[in-house]
Amino acid sequence: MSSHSCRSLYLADQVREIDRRVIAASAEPGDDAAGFALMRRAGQAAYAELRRRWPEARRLSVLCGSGNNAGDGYVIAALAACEGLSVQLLAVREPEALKGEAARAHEMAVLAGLRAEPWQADTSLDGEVVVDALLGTGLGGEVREPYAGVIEAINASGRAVMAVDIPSGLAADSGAVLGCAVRADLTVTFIADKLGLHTGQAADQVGELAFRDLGVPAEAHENLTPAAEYLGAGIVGEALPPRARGSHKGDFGHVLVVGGAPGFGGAALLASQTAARLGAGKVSLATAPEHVAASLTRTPEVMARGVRGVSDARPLLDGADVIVVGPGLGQGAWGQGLLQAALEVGKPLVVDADALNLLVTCWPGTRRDDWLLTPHPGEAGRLLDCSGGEVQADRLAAVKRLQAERGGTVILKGAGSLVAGPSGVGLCPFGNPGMASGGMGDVLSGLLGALVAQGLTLESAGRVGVVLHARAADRAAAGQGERGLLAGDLASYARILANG
Ligand SMILES: NC(=O)C1=CN([C@@H]2O[C@H](COP(=O)(O)OP(=O)(O)OC[C@H]3O[C@@H](n4cnc5c(N)ncnc54)[C@H](O)[C@@H]3O)[C@@H](O)[C@H]2O)[C@@H](O)CC1
Ligand SMILES: [K+]
Repeated sequence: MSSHSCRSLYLADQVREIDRRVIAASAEPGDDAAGFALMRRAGQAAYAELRRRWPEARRLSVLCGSGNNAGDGYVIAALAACEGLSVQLLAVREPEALKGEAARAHEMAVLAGLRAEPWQADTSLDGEVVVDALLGTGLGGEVREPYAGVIEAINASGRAVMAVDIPSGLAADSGAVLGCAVRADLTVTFIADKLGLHTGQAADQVGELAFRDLGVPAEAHENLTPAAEYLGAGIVGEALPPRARGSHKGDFGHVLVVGGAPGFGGAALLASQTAARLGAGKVSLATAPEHVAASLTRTPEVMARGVRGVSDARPLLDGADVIVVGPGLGQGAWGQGLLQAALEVGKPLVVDADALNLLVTCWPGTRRDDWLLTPHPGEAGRLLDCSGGEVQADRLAAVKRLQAERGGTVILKGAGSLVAGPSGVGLCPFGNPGMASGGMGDVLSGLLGALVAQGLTLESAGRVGVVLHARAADRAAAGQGERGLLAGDLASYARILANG
């Protein structure tokens, strides 16, 4: 995929290694000048973003911790003072304890005429913009006092907030809030973009994200495998070029959706309808007989067949190019029998919902290359024998483990969906809370089936599918709002996006 569509996301240890390489490449051993030069560039970049976002601001409150993140804060404070802004400079730890480049950054603030006041519980933040330079990538474990109290005070202040590198309290690797975290309006991150700014709870903390690479050369990233690739909107057009004029329906594959146990018809209808809308050549639905009339009424293009058991489903399974199994499948004998038949027929599979739950109980050790699993955090937790909360606490680790154990491609749904496949992990930066409603997963599974039917590999379908799904939801919400967004609203927007 082109660099235009993807950006690499790194872990804190990797960013530290990149810093180390840049500094080692440009300094004599033991000399902190190169480290300080990098820190000055970081402070300058952040200050420039602050001025861009809040050009009218005349007074800043800059809160500094005790590591290099604080160093960036002291540089910002010095630059603001030199430009004539008034600066309330607050130190959570005494600046005398700072070391290396952070100590030099503090000296820079002193030379600019500033004196850091110690943070007190009753300190009031009077800047129009608060600069959070408390904790960066060096955060380890739950936020301790006095930092926790400072973070609460920032969030309660009602002031505009710019976070330096990462909102303090947010884990740079997982995007987990470690007890409490700053809620920023703008985060300026440096050198390499961090996974934790895009997954877990990041969406509620980061605000606008500005990434500044500080001119670090590409060699500094050599041999570091990014934790994930940021999936850009451009991957959809790259994977779905315009169709040849002489195309016929046989060129675009046959999707079979298997689901809709008695009493659970809606999910399979949504999946099959979406598969048809997203360009599959043909779509069949194997469902309980009672749902057939509803499907024919709603989407006559879908060939809906009532199946009482496996023997009714066999010809449908044999005729499909890709099978979407799980929406409304249930976990009873009907669903179990159909899943077994789908697993045995040797076609690419999209496995969702109850089919995932059945994998836990009936096929615990099964792994294969030709399936795409689409769990939400709860289903992922069941597959990994842990809680959904544990999955959310480290989504990257969870999706990688699941892919390693089960093979194929795995989509871990939820804000910042992750797609783990043979070539690594992709992260979807799109989507909105309107997607937290029933049927969204069924629409995704149908959409994935349509993409596989049109010739995408399972991994590519996973990456393109999450982007298409989430961007369609963003378009739908832009028109009519997030609250009340229906899964069925997505297909028409996804169709537009899939056609460029
Ligand atoms: N030369 C460099 O290495 C550069 C570093 N940069 C900045 O440096 C940051 C990383 O600096 P550091 O590695 O010094 O780390 P940080 O400044 O992020 O934090 C380290 C400090 O936080 C404290 N701390 C850690 N976990 C805590 C917890 N749970 N509760 C309370 N306090 C805790 C530690 O005691 C330590 O004093 C980056 O995020 C970035 O802002 C940038 O200036 C670019 C250049
Ligand atoms: K910070």
